Amino acid sequence: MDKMILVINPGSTSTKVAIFKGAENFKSRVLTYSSDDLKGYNSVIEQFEMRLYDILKWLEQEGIDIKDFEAVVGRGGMVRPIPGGTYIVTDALVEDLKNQVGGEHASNLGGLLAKNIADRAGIPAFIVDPVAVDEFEDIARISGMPEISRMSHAHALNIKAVARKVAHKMGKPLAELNLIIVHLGGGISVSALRGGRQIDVNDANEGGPFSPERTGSLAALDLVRLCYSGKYTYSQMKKKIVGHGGITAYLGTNDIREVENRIETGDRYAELIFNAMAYQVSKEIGSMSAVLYGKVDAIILTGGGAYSKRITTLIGDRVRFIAPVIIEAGEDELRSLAEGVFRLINGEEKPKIYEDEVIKIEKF
Ligand SMILES: Nc1ncnc2c1ncn2[C@@H]1O[C@H](COP(=O)(O)OP(=O)(O)OP(=O)(O)O)[C@@H](O)[C@H]1O
Ligand SMILES: CCCC(=O)O
Repeated sequence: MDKMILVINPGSTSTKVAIFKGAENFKSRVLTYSSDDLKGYNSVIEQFEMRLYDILKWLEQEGIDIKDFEAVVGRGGMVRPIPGGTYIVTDALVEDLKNQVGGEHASNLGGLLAKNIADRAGIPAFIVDPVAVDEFEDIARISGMPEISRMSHAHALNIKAVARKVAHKMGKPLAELNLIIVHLGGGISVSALRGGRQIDVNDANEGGPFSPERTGSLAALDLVRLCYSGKYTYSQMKKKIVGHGGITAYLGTNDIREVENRIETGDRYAELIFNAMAYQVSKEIGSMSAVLYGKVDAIILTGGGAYSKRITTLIGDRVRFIAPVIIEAGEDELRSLAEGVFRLINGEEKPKIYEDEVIKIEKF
């Protein structure tokens, strides 16, 4: 039997799993979790055993023996800042994923689940282009407050995969392209790529444009006032910023399709909020074009939100003067993870060791 790769992508309410046989997504499944399923857990890391059990049960139901896998790959993680690439899940990486050193994120479970299953089969575990990919130049790290560095937290996995795909379609080496890639998901990343390296990006958790679930950047003093108002705990404030912010806070839904339906039935408030999100994304694209000295080969809109003609038109109309706008709607993170391992198997890349790559961020 052909060797296979097991791919694991944990999100906040599901674990997407797939088995790749070569380039073929041979079997896949979304293991979903309701709010009720998750209500007893204080953090995503506590969900490890439950999610592991469900993956192993799925494999058993499918009659798959883990010994038939060549490798297991998981999405990672808010670890320490590291350059893009495919990383072996080492003990040091496991420790940092467990301790959520860069913050809480469902993808922290990806490397841990991959490692556990891989160890049972005596095969390697990997993560690919995690959320913490950091290819910033020093100038991009300065925030304006020495105690706080600007951080690179973004949808790096899809952004890097889309960059490769678009370069291929353009018939140009990625190394020669300047791209602005916008991932329109529950959070929004607006990324400046020079030669495939993400040299700047808004922190998609807590900065840049607001998004379906997150506030993006806020006026700092207003935020401080709210934190000290006595009305909210730390954890409530965190939820207001990541999870219940942005479109969700204004309109009570994180679903762009639902907002579009409301606009079509004449809801002017929904239209204002929707347009404001597109406006903020466009401004961030303008900002990233300055990072690239205005030399931009293409602006690419990707992620689930890029299926919305309304949003891609609103953004396109404001930024087309910078560079051609290309739509690559959706994401295929499972395939992008598998491809990270194929690049090792094909000898196109070498596996990276986390502890050797961690970037020591100077305090300026
Ligand atoms: N066909 C569609 N038309 C319009 N919007 C869509 C469509 N499909 C998905 N979306 C919107 O895309 C957003 C989710 O995008 P995506 O699935 O890429 O993100 P996610 O995986 O949930 O979150 P993240 O990418 O931040 O981890 C939601 O706001 C959803 O309403
Ligand atoms: C940090 C942003 C990445 C994501 O939302 O998944």
